[in-house]
Amino acid sequence: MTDPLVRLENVSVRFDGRPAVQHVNLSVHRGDIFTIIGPNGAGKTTLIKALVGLQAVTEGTVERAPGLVIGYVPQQLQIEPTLPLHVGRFMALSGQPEAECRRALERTGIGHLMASEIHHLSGGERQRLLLARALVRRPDLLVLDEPAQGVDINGQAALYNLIRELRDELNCGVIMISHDLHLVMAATDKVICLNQHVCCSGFPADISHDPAFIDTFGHSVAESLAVYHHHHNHSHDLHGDVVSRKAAEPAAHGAHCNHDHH
Ligand SMILES: Nc1ncnc2c1ncn2[C@@H]1O[C@H](COP(=O)(O)OP(=O)(O)OP(=O)(O)O)[C@@H](O)[C@H]1O
Repeated sequence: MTDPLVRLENVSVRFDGRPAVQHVNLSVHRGDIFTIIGPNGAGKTTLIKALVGLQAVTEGTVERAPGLVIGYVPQQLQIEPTLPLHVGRFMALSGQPEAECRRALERTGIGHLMASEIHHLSGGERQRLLLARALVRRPDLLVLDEPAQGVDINGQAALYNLIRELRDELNCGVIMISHDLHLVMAATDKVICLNQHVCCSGFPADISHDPAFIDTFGHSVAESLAVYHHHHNHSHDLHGDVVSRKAAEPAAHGAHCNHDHH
């Protein structure tokens, strides 16, 4: 296997002595799509900030491939509400040529909004704008913190499909956080269940049966996901229409920790 784009070894982050992330080992390679799930406050954002270098680690190491270009989509677009800013100008702040900016906007389905005021965009359009900004530098690694928040359910499925297509086009790695377990189970390659430490990780079809997963999310969630996963064999396009999905059902490949979970 080729060298990872990023490798975390025994990474822990503490705030004022309080652990947010504990002893995480993780490698992301080109072509991977990992989704981190876990309850509120589980350390998901802290972990991906450590991965991209925005958060210092208290313990362990984070190794990034030399010259690695990361496209980071933060949880929210932070823009001063009184500052007028249109989409084209926002993209130009990336320092990339206008043609590249336009192409990235078109690729995320909002090319027609080039002249729109950012404050007037819908939740879904904002998420696509953030994705376009992350794409414009043609990243080796896309890191997305809840990319589908504020997006309706059909839009979420379309966004996940788009992320998968971008992975193929750019041959990049993808690591993201999601709270929508149904969508994660239907559309992700590999899931990492985090509750400070990695409780369990593996392919969606397997992870919902993992005792560590059931410990974290409860039986009813696990059962509903198992059923959902069984029946959901399609995806939706940008308009919400059903499209076929590659029926690649990964082979069993789960890994989980062997200690009690609180
Ligand atoms: N800069 C910081 N200073 C102090 N505590 C912090 C800081 N950033 C995060 N924390 C704490 O670390 C813990 C993990 O936070 P984090 O945002 O990583 O969780 P999360 O899993 O992304 O949560 P959510 O699902 O609610 O977004 C929380 O208890 C949070 O209060």
